[in-house]
Amino acid sequence: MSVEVKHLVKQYGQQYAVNNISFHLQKGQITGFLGPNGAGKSTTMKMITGYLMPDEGMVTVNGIEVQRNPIDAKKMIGYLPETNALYYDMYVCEYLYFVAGIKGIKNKWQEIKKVIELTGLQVEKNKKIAQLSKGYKQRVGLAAALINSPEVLILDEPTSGLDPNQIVEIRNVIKQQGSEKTVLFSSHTLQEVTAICDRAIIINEGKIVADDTLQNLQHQKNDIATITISLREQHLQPQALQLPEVDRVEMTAPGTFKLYTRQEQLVRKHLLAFALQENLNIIALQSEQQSLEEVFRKLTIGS
Ligand SMILES: Nc1ncnc2c1ncn2[C@@H]1O[C@H](COP(=O)(O)OP(=O)(O)OP(=O)(O)O)[C@@H](O)[C@H]1O
Repeated sequence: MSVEVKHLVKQYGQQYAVNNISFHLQKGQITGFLGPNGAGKSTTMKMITGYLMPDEGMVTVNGIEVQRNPIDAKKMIGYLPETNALYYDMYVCEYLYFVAGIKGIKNKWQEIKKVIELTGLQVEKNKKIAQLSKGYKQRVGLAAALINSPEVLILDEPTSGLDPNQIVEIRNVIKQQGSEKTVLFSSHTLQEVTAICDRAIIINEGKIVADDTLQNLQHQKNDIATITISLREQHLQPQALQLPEVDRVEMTAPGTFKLYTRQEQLVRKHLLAFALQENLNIIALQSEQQSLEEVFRKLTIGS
């Protein structure tokens, strides 16, 4: 089951909440949808699920155009909105029964039993939704999204506000679902995306700034390293360390330099040879890779 997002645009007044974005989601892949606050994640998800009409562009789910045929498309989608709207006065089972009814399920109790097990709601299933903790309310939302085994899951910040144990459990449910479904889930944190995704789409100010497998993003991460070298000799100028394969040199203190390079190993060798040749005394030599967070920051705030 594939999801095709083509040239989606949503504008509020002068502001583009989503500005001409396109991507393709495929079965068996969990895609993380990442971006800072206000980047356009929820707006995109609302358009994918047919809850918001785009100004331009279209979404198809397994060839069915969501905007033209929302009812057929919605049958294939399980959606957990960011504001997980539940009826607090209902009991958990009562609410799930209600959702199963809306979805036109025949064997309602059989389906409810299945989603309760999947989301670990057994212990709380007889309570009123208002009595549940935030994590369990989130599970009810997820259970509702899973009713009728939709092939596509669109989950808007499913772990937001949960404690670390609950986060791990919800992530496990998503992981398990991801092996046989098409899953898009949004998050602010790279750590989360790294934990369960195969691929990440990074959005900023309504535009996609990266769409790649985590493996490739890791390579991008490894692209630039910094090497900090401290020498006993304090008279050296930065130009002296502008060795081959060094992109840039900064002097951070007398005798201490920060070198930016894409060939960290080679530059370390050059540095040692240079120090030997010039009879310099190295006090410290330290390399640092860019973290994925830095890649994310670079892509979303350009620093
Ligand atoms: N109904 C609306 N009217 C006006 N502006 C809106 C509306 N809905 C969203 N926006 C704006 O569109 C931009 C994108 O919002 P959206 O909720 O999609 O971001 P997000 O990436 O989901 O953010 P967050 O991570 O904070 O939930 C924001 O600047 C938001 O203020």
